[in-house]
Amino acid sequence: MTGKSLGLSEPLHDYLLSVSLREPEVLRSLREETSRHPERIMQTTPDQGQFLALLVQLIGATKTLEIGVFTGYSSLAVALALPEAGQVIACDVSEDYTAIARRYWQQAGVAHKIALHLAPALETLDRLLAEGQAGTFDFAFIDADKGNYWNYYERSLQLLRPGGLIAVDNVLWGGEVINPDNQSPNTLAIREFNQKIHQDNRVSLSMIPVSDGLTLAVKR
Ligand SMILES: C[S@@+](CC[C@H](N)C(=O)[O-])C[C@H]1O[C@@H](n2cnc3c(N)ncnc32)[C@H](O)[C@@H]1O
Ligand SMILES: O=c1cc(-c2ccc(O)cc2)oc2c(O)c(O)ccc12
Repeated sequence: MTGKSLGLSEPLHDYLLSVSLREPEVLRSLREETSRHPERIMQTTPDQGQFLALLVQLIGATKTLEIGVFTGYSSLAVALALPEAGQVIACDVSEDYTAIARRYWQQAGVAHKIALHLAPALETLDRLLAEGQAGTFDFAFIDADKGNYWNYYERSLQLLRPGGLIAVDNVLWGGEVINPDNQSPNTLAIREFNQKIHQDNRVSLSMIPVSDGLTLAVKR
């Protein structure tokens, strides 16, 4: 078993992985190291990592944004899918988590594609906007603190070109979005995010049950 499988039985999810997952050795090795990390629950799952890589390839992305790096699984999956001149602007606040990420980016030979910004992501995104980078990104992946999802989404939307794609993780939050007894701040934030994006006519939208739920929004 390699992670979350919303709605699928464990044997069926294992089957899905056995006939579809093509995980490069360096990603497998990062996942193995992260499986011993106390915060391992936060890691992007391999099927989702592969799906993000496919999306990046599909839209021909070169300039991408990642909000929430942790030990680097999704940023590495995306960087491996980018062309040689591709870029990942990666945002996180943790020196400790991202030290692991940096080791694997080096090992995979893609460190030159990834610029890590160690600061609250809102500061980084506001700086990119102040520098005049609005409309220049092809792809953004939102996977950091849930209470800021709407703020990250608003800024990512400004940074994206028309036709650019935003992917938002954890939108089903382990099923807790439909548990009325769960009024935790993270659950409330995700519920509110889902309601607001549903009404947002600036994007075309799809929510898919990959991993912990992934919303895809294409800027119109
Ligand atoms: C769920 S993890 C990201 C998982 C990652 N995408 C992966 O592939 O494994 C969330 C990350 O968001 C970071 N984070 C939390 N608050 C943040 C903030 N205000 N700005 C930037 N990063 C933040 C955490 O340090 C953590 O590494
Ligand atoms: O259990 C979690 C927690 C987070 C999380 C909490 C607080 C932050 O500031 C950032 C992230 O994120 C998770 C996540 O992205 C995931 O896929 C599974 C579990 C969790």
